[in-house]
Amino acid sequence: MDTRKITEGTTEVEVPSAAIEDKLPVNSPVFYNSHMELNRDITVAATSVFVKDYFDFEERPPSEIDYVDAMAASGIRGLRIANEVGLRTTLNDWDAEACDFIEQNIKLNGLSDIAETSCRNANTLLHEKRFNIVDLDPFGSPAPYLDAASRSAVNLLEVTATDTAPLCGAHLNSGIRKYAAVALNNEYHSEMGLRILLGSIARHLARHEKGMETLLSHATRHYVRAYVGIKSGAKNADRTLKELGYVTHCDNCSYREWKKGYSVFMEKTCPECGTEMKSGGLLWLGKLHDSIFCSKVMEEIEKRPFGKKKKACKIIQTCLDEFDIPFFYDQHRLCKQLSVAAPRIEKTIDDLRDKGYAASRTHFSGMSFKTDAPLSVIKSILSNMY
Ligand SMILES: C[S@@+](CC[C@H](N)C(=O)[O-])C[C@H]1O[C@@H](n2cnc3c(N)ncnc32)[C@H](O)[C@@H]1O
Ligand SMILES: [Zn+2]
Repeated sequence: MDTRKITEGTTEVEVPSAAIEDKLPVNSPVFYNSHMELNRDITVAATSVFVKDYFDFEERPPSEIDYVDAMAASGIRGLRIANEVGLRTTLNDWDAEACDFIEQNIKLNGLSDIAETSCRNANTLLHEKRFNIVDLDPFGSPAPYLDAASRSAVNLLEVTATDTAPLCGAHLNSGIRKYAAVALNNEYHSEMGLRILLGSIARHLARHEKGMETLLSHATRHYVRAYVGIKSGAKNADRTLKELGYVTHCDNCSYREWKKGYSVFMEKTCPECGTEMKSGGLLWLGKLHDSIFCSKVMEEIEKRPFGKKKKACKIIQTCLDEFDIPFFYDQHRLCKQLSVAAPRIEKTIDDLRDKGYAASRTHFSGMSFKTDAPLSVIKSILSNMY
């Protein structure tokens, strides 16, 4: 097989040339997706910050902290964690050909003392063994692996989902089957997807009497990614579940209401325009980011030789600046409803702040903003009628 070496961060891996040239089928086992380098750069920085914060390296050096890349393909993600963060890493893939590449790539980086190959079904491995950090990076949905990953992960769970259609409401029934949640396919569907995934992670962890703290989560391109710190114990699980709830949304005027809780009564008729509203959930209504964690991730990215440093910094900085409440407003949509020209997004944010409301850009979309102002205030500002 024709192979080629590629470097990400300070780690080199050998992959089939066809994988780099996008000639392999997307679900080919020895898959290498160069578009996910950004995701891996952020993973290296976030994992490094987490272990520095959480562990005392004098008592427990990085080489005694376990990380599992449960779906490793070429091994690039887990190898970067072993090489660039120094953690003891298990690189698992159920495909024998992928495992041959992983073996070679461990040797190529001289990491045989801290990295090992495992050729098993991720679910079997994760149900059998505990790891301090579990990373799930499947093709499509992580749903089939969330239970095993929640059982296995002791301190940190990192999850990618590329099945945006079920998460964002484009495939409603698939979302209900996979995530036991109704996703609304409206203008903030990317945030909906991230919150449905986080809600599902929270419920899976709760079964194992674990709570979670969202350290960082983002929706980028065609995927969503979550980094959740784990707090063990039934009380933490109960506290986490209190952050879940429902949203009702009016497709006609963009009015929305969200409420935390499992049995909540929500208005069915839009108080702004009288249209019947749609309900979505159960989903995560808590924080998407921890600002101290994100600032440290930012510093970490800045000092590392990452290929996607600029883009990574941009995502983390926008997450840091984001006013962290559900759900963002799409300025284009609001302006269309009002038949007015869209102002610069900064102007809208400044105007909202001038009136005493919190407001910010959002990492979900460049033409959107978050605010705690009522819809009536937002609309009067956009129509210059405030
Ligand atoms: C999206 S790729 C992983 C990409 C890799 N993490 C990276 O960053 O380049 C998904 C991998 O999961 C493997 N896989 C799929 N289902 C699996 C399962 N149930 N157990 C173990 N590996 C599995 C596939 O063979 C494939 O190599
Ligand atoms: Zn309405």
